[in-house]
Amino acid sequence: MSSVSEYAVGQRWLSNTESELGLGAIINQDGRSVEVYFPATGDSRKYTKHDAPLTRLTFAEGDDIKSQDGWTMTVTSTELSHGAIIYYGTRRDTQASAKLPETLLDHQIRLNQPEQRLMSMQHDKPKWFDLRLRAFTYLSDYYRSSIIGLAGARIELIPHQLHIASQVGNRNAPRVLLADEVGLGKTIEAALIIHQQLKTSRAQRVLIVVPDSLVHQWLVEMLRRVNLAFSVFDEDRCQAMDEDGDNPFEQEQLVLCSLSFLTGSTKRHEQALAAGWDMLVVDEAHHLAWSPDAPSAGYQCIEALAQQVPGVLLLTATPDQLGHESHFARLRLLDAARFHRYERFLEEESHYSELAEAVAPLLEDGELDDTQLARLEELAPNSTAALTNLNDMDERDALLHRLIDRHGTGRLLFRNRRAGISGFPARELNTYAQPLPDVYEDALAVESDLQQALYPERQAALVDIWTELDPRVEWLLAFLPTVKPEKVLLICASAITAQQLGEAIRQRTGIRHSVFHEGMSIVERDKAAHFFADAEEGAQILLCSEIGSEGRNFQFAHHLVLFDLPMTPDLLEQRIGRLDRIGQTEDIQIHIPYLEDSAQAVLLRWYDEGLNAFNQTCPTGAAVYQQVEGQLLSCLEMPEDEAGLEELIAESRTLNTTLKQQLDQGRDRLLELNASGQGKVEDLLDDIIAEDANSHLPEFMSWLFDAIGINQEEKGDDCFIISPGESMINNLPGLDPDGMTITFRRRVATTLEHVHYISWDHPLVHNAVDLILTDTVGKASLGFIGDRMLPKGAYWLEALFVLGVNAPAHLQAHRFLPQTPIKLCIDAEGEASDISFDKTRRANKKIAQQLLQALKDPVNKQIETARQLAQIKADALLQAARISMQTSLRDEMSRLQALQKQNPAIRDSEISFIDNQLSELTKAFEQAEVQLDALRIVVNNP
Ligand SMILES: Nc1ncnc2c1ncn2[C@@H]1O[C@H](COP(=O)(O)OP(=O)(O)OP(=O)(O)O)[C@@H](O)[C@H]1O
Repeated sequence: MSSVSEYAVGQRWLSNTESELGLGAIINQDGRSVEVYFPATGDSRKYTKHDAPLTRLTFAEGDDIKSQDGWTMTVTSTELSHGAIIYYGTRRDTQASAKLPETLLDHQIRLNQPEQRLMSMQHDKPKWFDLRLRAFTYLSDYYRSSIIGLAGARIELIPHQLHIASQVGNRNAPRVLLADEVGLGKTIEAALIIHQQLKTSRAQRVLIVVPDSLVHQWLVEMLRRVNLAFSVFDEDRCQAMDEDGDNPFEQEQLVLCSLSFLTGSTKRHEQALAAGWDMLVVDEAHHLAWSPDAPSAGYQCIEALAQQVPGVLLLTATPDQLGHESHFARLRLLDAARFHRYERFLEEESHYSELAEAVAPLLEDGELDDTQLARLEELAPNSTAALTNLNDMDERDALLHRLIDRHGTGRLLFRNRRAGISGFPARELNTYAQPLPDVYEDALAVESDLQQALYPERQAALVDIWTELDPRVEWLLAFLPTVKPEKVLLICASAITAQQLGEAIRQRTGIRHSVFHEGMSIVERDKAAHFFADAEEGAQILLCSEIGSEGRNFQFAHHLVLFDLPMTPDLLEQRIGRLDRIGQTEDIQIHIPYLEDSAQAVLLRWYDEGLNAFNQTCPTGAAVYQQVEGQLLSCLEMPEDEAGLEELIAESRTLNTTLKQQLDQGRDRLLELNASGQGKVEDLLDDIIAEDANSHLPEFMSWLFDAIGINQEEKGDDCFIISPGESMINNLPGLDPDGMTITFRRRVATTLEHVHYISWDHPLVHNAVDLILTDTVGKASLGFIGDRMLPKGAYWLEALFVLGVNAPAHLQAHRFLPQTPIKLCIDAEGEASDISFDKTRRANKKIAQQLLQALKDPVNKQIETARQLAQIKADALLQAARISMQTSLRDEMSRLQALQKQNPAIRDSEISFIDNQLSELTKAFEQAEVQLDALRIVVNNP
């Protein structure tokens, strides 16, 4: 093998980081990049030349090589033709002279010549054999595990999130709406799902579309939580990439961009459509407004993508924010065939209430009467056993989940409410009545515009002077020093109000502040948020506009000032949700300075007394609003109508109580049961907790780092610093040349942001393992043990074989048959032995050579015996893997087929995907091969 670094079309190279791709061929190259096609899996990769993780594969005289047609020849000479090699030699089968251009080499070939290395004294330290064995063993366990993509995320283990992620992440091309209430972790759920889909090869290309203000937050969350480096696309970046003439979206696998970027340019939208994705993720999907005659531009843009992309995740905390029709339309994005008529959807929804009613008695622990049992029997035929045994809580639970699974939107809509999740802080309301300034009162008397009534400071005539006249401003300036140095988030309806308040603070106080609104560029907004987040030097107050603050994480602050109130309960909840989210450590103080006798005073009382929306989340707010909207508007127009307001409040309160009761018993309760994972997620949690406590990874990595030549230094607090050592065997992708701090502990990783959380999911682990496995290091070795209990001079041959199958990634062959090690130990008599050696010393080279000369013939026989035994074991493993694959896929397919009969949320494509996977994998398994990976001779020399 040589290390030629001149690339030429037709040459064969191996990937150092993705050994499973098999042998690749260069199909393109230019000044900067080189493109390699891997025929075994059908993948191609484009690398920049200067750091391509590739190793050139060439052969020399005497090597045996295999052609794509299956014949083997021994190389006698070579010739170079346009940079690629032509091999000449003698065919082993026909003994005829043959010529084999390297383009026609078998693409399954791997660097795998341990016998030649052993006999030609190319030995490594004996410990490398153990390292190879462990690496194969651990990786094969990893690929088969159920926690792949979940356990390695830098998150606290929150059951409902893990449940949703495991349910959705395990599907092929999932299409779901993640609709947990504000701040319960939808972004985290999406991150886990994406991560799991990528790690299990269910997806390779992902496009995330979010509002402008959230681009940076998503970028950071993906990197920080699950180590995924998304590329942010905007017009500038695309223009720079246009120079290559290719579609910019095709040049990256993981892309993040804003919705306005896609809707603002037909060209970019078309390019995004043409690029082909496995998964589309859209945050704050409630903005995708829809009506049959006037779908919004955003809706149409996402609709076009959703029609092409197999997997779709939509995220919104407030699915009904723009009305129930828009909610229906978003479900339509997920499954157009099923949600084709709104009226039909409404009718279907009414059946969920029937189902909820029938299921309600199951949720209580009591006995069911005959009518209730009969109703359940109708809904879940063939459940007689469960129905006669309802005292058994497991049976009861299983029946409940079967019912949820088979009916309704549960499979495509996940919604958790705070009511079902503990640990949230309390919210406390503080109100500060301020006199209504005369200028506002006069202006309102002339004009009866609702916007003006709610936001009187925005009147054109007052725009330059209102901050001088409005007592809320005085209140704010006086309030800030009373809570200093605590951080305060202020939200108001418009960008201009936020800016002008900022200006007033600047002119009249020395308080550090920053402004955040949709008129600022993304970079400016992120700077502002960063300045606010800085605990020591940063701003005390951040002044946000409504839209600017949506989805942002500001839970490090505990004081929220609502300078005005929004018109709808969902928007109010979005505002409070900036602080009231996972990670909030203290009770939240909501401060509202309001103008007496104004529309704002009316809104305040309605939210507080009618909906209790400040002290608690109000999931029914939107529904109450829809029903009392007319009454509310007239109260806002006539703040002096005290009797009208009392009536509105009383009516809203009653409505709210009734709707809440319905929610608790009804459809949302079912959705929630389904989404919370209660009774279903515990095993998964136990598996992750067990993995967290397992010491295999730290031990293995310490050994591996040592073997590669990486320095490791303990830093305390369960952290280590790793840095490249002087004798590193190769460059390790992902290792910071200046060193990096790592931890294997979740607790440390979730508190110390700058520390890398190393898990089996982490790319550094895979890169380090690949570095070893794609290299020849450890393929051959000879070592001594010193065991007085064993005969002096006894020797054994250890052989490591690997059983593997090459198949296109989307078939997920790894799940059933990852590269699986088979280790054999053959003693001097040629018998298989169970003995294993943990401390093997390297033999002196001269002695090793003498030993090898003496043992050459018996060792060759031992290798042959090992080969035969390995084939027998491989056949058994392969058979077991085939049965497991076929059983598991057939079970999955029949489960979906049975469900589909009752639950139209199962798409035909989900079933046909599995059908195809089953037949393709069955074919691929026929090509599975067992290959010799490493040999070690061990001699006892006490
Ligand atoms: N499992 C977790 N471990 C650690 N932090 C978490 C976890 N889940 C959520 N968080 C943090 O809680 C906050 C809220 O989570 P996230 O942004 O995912 O919620 P969301 O439901 O998307 O919110 P919104 O409805 O406002 O869009 C974020 O700061 C997030 O980093």
